Amino acid sequence: MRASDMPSLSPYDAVLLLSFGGPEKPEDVVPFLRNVTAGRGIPDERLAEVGEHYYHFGGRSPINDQNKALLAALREDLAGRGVDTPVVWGNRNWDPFLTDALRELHDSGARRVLTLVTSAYGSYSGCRQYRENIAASLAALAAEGRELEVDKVRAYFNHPGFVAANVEAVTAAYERLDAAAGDGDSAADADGGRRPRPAAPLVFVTHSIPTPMEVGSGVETAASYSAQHLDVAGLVAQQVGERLGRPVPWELAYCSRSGTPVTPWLEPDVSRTLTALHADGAAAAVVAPIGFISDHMEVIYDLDVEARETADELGLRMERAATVGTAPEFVAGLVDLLLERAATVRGDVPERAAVGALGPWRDVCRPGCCRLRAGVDSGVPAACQAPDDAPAVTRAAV
Ligand SMILES: CC1=C(CCC(=O)O)c2cc3nc(cc4[nH]c(cc5[nH]c(cc1n2)c(C)c5CCC(=O)O)c(CCC(=O)O)c4C)C(CCC(=O)O)=C3C
Ligand SMILES: [Fe+2]
Repeated sequence: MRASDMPSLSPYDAVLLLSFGGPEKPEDVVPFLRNVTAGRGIPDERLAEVGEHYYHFGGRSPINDQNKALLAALREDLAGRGVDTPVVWGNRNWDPFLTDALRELHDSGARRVLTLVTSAYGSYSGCRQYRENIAASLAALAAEGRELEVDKVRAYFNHPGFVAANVEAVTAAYERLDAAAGDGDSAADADGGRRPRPAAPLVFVTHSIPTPMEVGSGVETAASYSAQHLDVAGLVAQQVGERLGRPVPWELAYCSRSGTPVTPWLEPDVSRTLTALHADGAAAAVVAPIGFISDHMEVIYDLDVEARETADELGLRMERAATVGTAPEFVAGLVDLLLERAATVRGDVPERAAVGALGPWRDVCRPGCCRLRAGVDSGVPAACQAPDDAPAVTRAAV
């Protein structure tokens, strides 16, 4: 390999895995929830209820261990490609905090950092809010005399690595469902042949968001949050159907609604979808949390406890597909994205892999994208976006 063909993250000095954070012990739960909801008017009753979800699991979220595992997997994949750029981890809402992670990077000599957020889709919660946090951290560090430049990797919901890992996970869930069904469900014909079993419906699930946030996610982007999910869902269902040799009927449902009842959020809730499918005659369903990259609280509580309870009450067999976690296709896809961005910044023109109908997401967000509500500038500065006065031609290119 020529030196110029060696994979490289230059000009970046470090990679930052940026995530949500979660409590480690019961005493962390309330302060963590205060950080999460600072200024956003989540009713106290909802906070107490969410606190209970954490106490149900000993006051500890699984998300930190999952991020540590992803961090290790990213380092290993990069090392396997001969890239020794450091990869560190920081969170929006809990220790290790973003500002501390960036300060440590600066103190170790890093000046240019490439960030990867643990949200695959674009919306205020998955994109701009992280970029606001980055802007606030950079301002705090600049006030300490520490100057850093941070870029963010494009949204990766339609990257082939993420989609392939979901296809694997959903196919495996169907295989478990089939194995559990045994011969009782696949009645043998008189001649010993098997009648094709109708495929159980596939319910894709993601985090619900308020309708104004959904509208804001579709401004200055190729598709809104829900449309991004519909694109991925259609691809995954089709590829799983090909793997199973029978078409898979699918729907998109939501979980984890919060906020006040007066604000509309994306619907239907997963439990309502399961109830409707059962009423339509389904005996089993596969639930696939494509909106999440690991089995954190929304998945282990809202799906594995709540939705399963609904399914059990209905007498509906439910098989929950794994999240992508540290699946090799997913991790390799993330590393491809890091290398792609570095190459672009160096002035190369790398392949920008994307599957589905929407095309690769912009590397640099447009100024108005992913607002809390469409058209309303909150005045909170966000990093990793084009300047307001960027000429139209530059905007189209980013
Ligand atoms: C789109 C989206 C993702 C993206 C998917 C992703 O990035 O993975 C996500 C991730 C997460 N959300 C998480 C936890 C919480 N989210 C909350 C609140 C909210 N989320 C929202 C949306 C999202 N959230 C919204 C519109 C709200 C209400 C307004 C607000 O407050 O912004 C609240 C407050 C109480 C409540 O209202 O439920 C909590 C505790 C955790 C940690 C889990 C753990 O600890 O294992 C993770 C990864
Ligand atoms: Fe955005």
